[in-house]
Amino acid sequence: MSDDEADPELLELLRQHLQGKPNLRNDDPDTGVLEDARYVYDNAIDVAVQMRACKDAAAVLHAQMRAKEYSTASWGAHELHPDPAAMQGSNGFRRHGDGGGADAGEDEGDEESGDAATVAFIFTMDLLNFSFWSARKEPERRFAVEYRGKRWTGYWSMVAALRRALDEGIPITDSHFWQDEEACTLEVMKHVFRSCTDEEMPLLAERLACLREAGQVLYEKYHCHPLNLVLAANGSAAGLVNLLAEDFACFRDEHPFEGRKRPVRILKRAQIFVADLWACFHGAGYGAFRDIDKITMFADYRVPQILNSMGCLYYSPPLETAIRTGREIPSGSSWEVQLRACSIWCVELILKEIRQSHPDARVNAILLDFFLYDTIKEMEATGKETVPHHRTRSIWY
Ligand SMILES: Nc1nc2c(c(CN[C@H]3C=C[C@H](O)[C@@H]3O)cn2[C@@H]2O[C@H](COP(=O)(O)O)[C@@H](O)[C@H]2O)c(=O)[nH]1
Repeated sequence: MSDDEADPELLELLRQHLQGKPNLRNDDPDTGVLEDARYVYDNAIDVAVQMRACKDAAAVLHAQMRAKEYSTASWGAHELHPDPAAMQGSNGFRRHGDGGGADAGEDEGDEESGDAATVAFIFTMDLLNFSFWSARKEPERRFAVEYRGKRWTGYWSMVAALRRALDEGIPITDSHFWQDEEACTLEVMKHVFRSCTDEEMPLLAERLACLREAGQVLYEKYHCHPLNLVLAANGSAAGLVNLLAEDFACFRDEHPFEGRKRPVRILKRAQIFVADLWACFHGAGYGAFRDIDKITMFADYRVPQILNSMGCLYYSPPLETAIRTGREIPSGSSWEVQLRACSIWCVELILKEIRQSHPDARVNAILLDFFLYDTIKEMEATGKETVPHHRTRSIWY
């Protein structure tokens, strides 16, 4: 079996799962994220959840999501997100170094190559899906990526830069490239993520370190392709999150909290990787996860912002002042862990409210989170933000 082929035994397991055969492993694990979020919520003194506001938010959000028919299809509706069908034979998805052939050991032209390329793209995207906020006051001076005639900022600047790199023939989603220290250098990263303003994307060296580490782990354990990592989870969302946290230090988003023995697990990028696969493949194929509802909200800096602006999340006066004055909050600090974990718990409470009043609602924490993120981004684009987001610089979100 060549270095990159998906493991046939795992493929068989996946096929059985997809044909609805009895699940071979019905004792799916938990990620521990929700339990830890509850623990922090019960012990937080600087962040609290306003139940009345959560009930009101549940009604409003449910109505808005229904009106927009918000679903996994909304994910693919974003111009820059990959569409598996469109990825077949896309340039830049050829294996690095041999100039030809699709990923994951698929034969050239194999219909899977589009899916394999999409999994590789999403994995790369969520390896690098962190810390895009700018300290610049003037929006036009924030770092931005020019692509397809538009200026992209924030998360979209990263996605645009990856697409641009592939268009330029740079195999930025290929783990062989990530490990090639001659080809994949900090200079190349600066080129790939170059900004059309005089501000560079933050943490480029850290982003390169994430790619290097992921390339090494994929080489050692997953035949150099994230497809095999997805297959190894055997259709369990929580299983895939746990594999990421176990095998990749750069996905192990967990932090000590107030002397608690075990660190608090947040696992934001591990969880959003599973969610992006699920949404992109509409819950089928490589996005088929029988326990997808175990995935929680993704504790970033945007969703806490909208929860705070809706009155669902509120802060102690010193924390409120720190956020309003743009003071950086250290990664792993008690304030930051309270902010992130209470946001997870807050979204769960809103979700519970929606399900209680609308038992037939087809919503989970992923769709609610995606909708909240898209909503705060629309508010930002139309100058309707009422409170700032908190500022923490880290590789976790
Ligand atoms: N909780 C949550 N956090 C999300 C996303 C996304 C993008 N997801 C796409 C997929 C489906 C959705 O419809 C989106 O189109 C990025 N982020 C985080 O936000 C920050 C970037 O913010 P800004 O600098 O303003 O772009 C950064 O921490 C990034 O990791 C999300 O969905 N949920």
